[in-house]
Amino acid sequence: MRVDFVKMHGLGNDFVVLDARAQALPPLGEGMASALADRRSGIGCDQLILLEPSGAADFRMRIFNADGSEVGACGNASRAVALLHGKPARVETGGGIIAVEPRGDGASVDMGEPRFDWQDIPLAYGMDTALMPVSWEGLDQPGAVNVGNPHVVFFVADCDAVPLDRIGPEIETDPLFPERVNVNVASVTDRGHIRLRVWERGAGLTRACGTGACATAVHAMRRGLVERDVAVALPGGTLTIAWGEDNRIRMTGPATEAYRGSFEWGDFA
Ligand SMILES: N[C@@H](CCC[C@H](N)C(=O)O)C(=O)O
Repeated sequence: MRVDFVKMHGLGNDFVVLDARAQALPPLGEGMASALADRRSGIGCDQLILLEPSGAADFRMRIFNADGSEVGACGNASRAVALLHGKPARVETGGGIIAVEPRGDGASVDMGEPRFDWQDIPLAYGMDTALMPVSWEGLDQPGAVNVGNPHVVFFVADCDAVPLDRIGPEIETDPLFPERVNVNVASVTDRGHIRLRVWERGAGLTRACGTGACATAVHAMRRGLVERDVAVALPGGTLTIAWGEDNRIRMTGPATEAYRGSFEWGDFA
């Protein structure tokens, strides 16, 4: 059976998007997401995105990391899906309902409210998530926040100098994070600008992480380091993140449709 897909990316964080509303798809088999994500497959991606009908919103977006794990949120894919949908929509995700709005060559997304309670991150035991009394090889006193998925955020003098490929997987799988965690290292340039690199749970180093940008911006705002509206520069480009008086996070930035294709379902199932 041949299946159509759209290859999209948000600032270089790339996705295979399957639309189960437009075509009948068999249930996603164990290992299918990681087989499609594998760069040697001829397709490859950081996340597989599955669009389905929803009883609670305009449609449902399911998100699978390259390692096959299903997760609650993906900021860059939210903008990509907004572009694909072509008009404002409410989207059901594992992390809650978000609101997307295509805008120029990208989209603006209401990502919802951040959660800071240690049980909501989740952490293995209680502590202050604004200034956590923990460290890994010189990276210390991070903050943690859940923006539909779990993030830990470290502020450092120069985020480019952190060996994130080595220390990222160590922190991601630390028992402190029972559901693992996305690892953000950030440098505040001034009150309106942050530089950020992300080791993504289940995907590794990516060119950009939308939820990482939201988590980092909100955490920097919580610590009083930046204004409530900031530009977050990632290796793949820049996102604007605002944390409103209504406690909701709004992310704005580009998204790109790379190409359309099809594959034989049985080759990956
Ligand atoms: N690339 C995404 C985040 C994807 C999910 C994340 N790796 C997780 O496991 O929570 C983004 O742009 O937010």
